[in-house]
Amino acid sequence: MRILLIHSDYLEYEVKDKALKKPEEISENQKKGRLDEVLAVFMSVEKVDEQNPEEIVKKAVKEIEEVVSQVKTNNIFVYPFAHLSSELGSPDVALRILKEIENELKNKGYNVRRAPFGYYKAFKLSCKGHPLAELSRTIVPGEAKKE
Ligand SMILES: NCC(=O)N[C@H]1[C@@H](O)[C@H](n2cnc3c(N)ncnc32)O[C@@H]1CO
Repeated sequence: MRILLIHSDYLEYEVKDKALKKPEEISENQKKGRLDEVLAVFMSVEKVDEQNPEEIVKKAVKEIEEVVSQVKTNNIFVYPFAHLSSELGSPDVALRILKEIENELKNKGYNVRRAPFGYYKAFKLSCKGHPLAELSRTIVPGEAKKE
């Protein structure tokens, strides 16, 4: 999994069009979303993650929590983003992993939104620009080696 973390004044998105034949079903009020004072977490789930999705969820949550504590926010935007890797995992597994990350973070008390999966979306982001405002992480299952 490739992760890009941007500490932002706000992130807002608007769903524009389907990017998959069967995107995630969403309600009317999920077509637009915004969070202020947020850690935006763009995530590309990779093929190698399918070897141990549970471990990837745990590692991703740990990485996100570490950055959240450093930038001192409680708001997290989980954002599916298929542009951080050339070895993407299947949409079904990716959605499951992202939903589990969202749920684990919610269970830990964070204020979490997740952008809809399988769509083209317009988005606006206001990066804060401090030294820890732009970070990236790569995580893989324990034994797996990335080529
Ligand atoms: N910017 C718009 C967009 O990325 N749209 C993506 C994601 O919402 C989602 N998606 C599909 N596969 C993946 C994956 N492996 N990891 C993350 N998201 C995925 O499906 C869309 C088309 O690839």
